[in-house]
Amino acid sequence: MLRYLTAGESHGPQLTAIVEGLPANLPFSVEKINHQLWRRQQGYGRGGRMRIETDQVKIGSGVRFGKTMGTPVTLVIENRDWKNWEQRMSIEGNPPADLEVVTKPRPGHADLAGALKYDQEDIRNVLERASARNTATLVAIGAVARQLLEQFNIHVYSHVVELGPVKVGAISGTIEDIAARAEQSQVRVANPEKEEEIIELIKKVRKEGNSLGGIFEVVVTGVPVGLGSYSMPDRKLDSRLAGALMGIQAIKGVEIGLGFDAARRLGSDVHDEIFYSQDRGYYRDTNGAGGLEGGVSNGQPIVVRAAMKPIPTLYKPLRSVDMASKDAYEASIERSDVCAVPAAAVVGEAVTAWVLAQSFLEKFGGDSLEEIKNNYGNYQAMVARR
Ligand SMILES: Cc1cc2nc3c(=O)[nH]c(=O)nc-3n(C[C@H](O)[C@H](O)[C@H](O)COP(=O)(O)O)c2cc1C
Ligand SMILES: C=C(O[C@@H]1CC(C(=O)O)=C[C@@H](OP(=O)(O)O)[C@H]1O)C(=O)O
Repeated sequence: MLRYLTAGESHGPQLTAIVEGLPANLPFSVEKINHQLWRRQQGYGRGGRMRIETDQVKIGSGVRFGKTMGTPVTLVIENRDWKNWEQRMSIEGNPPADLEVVTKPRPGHADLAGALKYDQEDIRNVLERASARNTATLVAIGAVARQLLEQFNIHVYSHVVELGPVKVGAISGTIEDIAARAEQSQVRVANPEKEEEIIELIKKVRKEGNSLGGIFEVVVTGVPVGLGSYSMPDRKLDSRLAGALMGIQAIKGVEIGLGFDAARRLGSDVHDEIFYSQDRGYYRDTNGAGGLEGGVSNGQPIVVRAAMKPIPTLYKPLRSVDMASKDAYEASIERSDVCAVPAAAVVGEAVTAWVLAQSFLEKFGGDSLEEIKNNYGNYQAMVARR
């Protein structure tokens, strides 16, 4: 079983992930992980923290001469901001006399529910781990998963389809073209005409002390038929993908294929008819199902969309109550992102890659890459005979 654990506070010394269950002999590139970490840090609308951090991974175990050994892989990302927080986030000793205790919970963040649940007087003990800083480790483990998927020609892409009230609209081209255009965009949109409008909107919203959310789409190509299973709800690939995407901070909705729009259409306008030809085998002309039927991949590209709510920390804060005095509190300004939808899209790709790698190994798993390739080849031959 492929699994991971992450640890680390936003302003602590480092973030750590341990990945266990990778096969041996998988070519492993640190540079590819760093590239994904870099992608997550891009995107117009982020706050001052992204100018401090330059995320780079250090591998602590499990890899030798550029290949996995089938043992746990440790990934560490240093928090450069730590040096500004060493006193306030000290692991030992007593709190400094001038420590600023956080007592003002922000609506929309984990602050209030977390402080009550964990019986904390200093909300910092909640927000440090609730923070989306942890998404750097998700991108790192996703980058490892991608290296396994790549071996089987499975690729994961994303682009932003809505940002606040702006809809990017219909975009023509293959998913590879669309993703390549999004890669060039400061807000990960594939329609250059919308880029400026979105950037102007983010500027305006920032000036007003407000924040924005949006919707991104993740597409996976090269997925074989048969990942996931209809046999139990927790084995359905769609349920696992939805769970993984909802696990990202600020994601409030997930759609697969036509998603919510399917509910508004007639059946004949939703379901993908089945055809067969000698060269192509079974095929479809449409992909309303987003590559998943019965929780099983059907060989079409997987298409998932996730909705991100606007960032909760506002420069013009919403009404709330100081937990120490119980008084309504006055505005206090904190460093924050105004919009992080482009970054969330990269995190969405990463968790999608992770779930696919996990399902892939469940079906074709072996202790070495060669064993998995054999299993995969045998299965493909069986499918071709049907
Ligand atoms: C990439 C990314 C960056 C984020 N940046 C911020 C931020 O700067 N300030 C903030 O208040 N929330 C930010 N968030 C959202 C909060 O982390 C999130 O809303 C909070 O943890 C509460 O969790 P929930 O929204 O899932 O309920 C960000 C989320 C993501 C995915
Ligand atoms: C650090 C990251 O995102 C952070 C997510 C975040 C939050 O509350 O979720 C709050 C901000 O942190 P800070 O308070 O240090 O400015 C973001 O910068 C990151 O993406 O690497």
